[in-house]
Amino acid sequence: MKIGLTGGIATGKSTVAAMLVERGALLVDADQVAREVVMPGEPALEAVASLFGQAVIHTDGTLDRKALGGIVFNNSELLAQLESILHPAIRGRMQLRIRQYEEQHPRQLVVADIPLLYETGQEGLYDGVMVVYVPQQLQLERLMERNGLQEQEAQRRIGLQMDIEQKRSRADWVIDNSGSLETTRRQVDDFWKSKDLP
Ligand SMILES: CC(C)(COP(=O)(O)OP(=O)(O)OC[C@H]1O[C@@H](n2cnc3c(N)ncnc32)[C@H](O)[C@@H]1O)[C@@H](O)C(=O)NCCC(=O)NCCS
Ligand SMILES: Nc1ncnc2c1ncn2[C@@H]1O[C@H](COP(=O)(O)OP(=O)(O)OP(=O)(O)O)[C@@H](O)[C@H]1O
Repeated sequence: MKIGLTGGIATGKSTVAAMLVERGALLVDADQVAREVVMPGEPALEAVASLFGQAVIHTDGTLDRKALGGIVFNNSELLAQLESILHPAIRGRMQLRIRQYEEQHPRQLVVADIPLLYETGQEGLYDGVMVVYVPQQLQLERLMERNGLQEQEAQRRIGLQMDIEQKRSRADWVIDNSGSLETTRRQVDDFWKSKDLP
């Protein structure tokens, strides 16, 4: 069985993914794969450098993610161009890894953590989708705190994604992460038992 795991920026996807992994799930993480496809030597990094110039490349040849984020999160047209370079590469690599996990470990749960799962229309690829939900005000507070962002900047990043209420209403399973980590863990445990997972 393979499920998609999504939510909004800073709603707690990584937190819930780690809990699922503790229980025995195999994780494929889109943010991590997004980092792999821009390692030095990868064609996607060449394409990013041609489009954005050397200002987004560190002197050691690695991608300056902060600089690139500062550009694209403030310019939706450039963000769309970056996505058109990265998304096919991310998607291909994720599908490959998911297939390998399914073949090698057919009885284990495979979890694909994809922030933009609904935005990119990938829900049909999975047996179901789990949404990690917090109300938008709490999402804003956690994002500001974790990334050290001013409110306006944090709002802008939230606004680049589909509304969290809309994601919640589409979900097959909702994990409400607005309480304590223990409360969240209990919901993850309930999901695990309901699926009769080992
Ligand atoms: C712009 C980049 C370099 C900034 O890197 P940085 O290390 O600062 O952030 P990181 O990658 O950890 O992303 C943090 C969060 O930002 C949000 N985010 C990332 N990309 C996007 C996007 N294209 N649209 C909306 N939100 C996004 C996600 O919620 C993600 O979890 C990076 O986010 C990137 O390469 N984005 C484009 C690829 C992409 O769409 N990734 C999303 C997973 S498919
Ligand atoms: N139940 C909780 N109570 C308090 N803080 C939490 C809780 N869950 C997560 N956090 C904190 O909220 C922030 C966001 O969580 P996390 O990094 O798991 O979100 P994410 O959805 O994976 O984010 P991104 O979309 O940016 O990858 C982190 O700083 C995390 O420590």
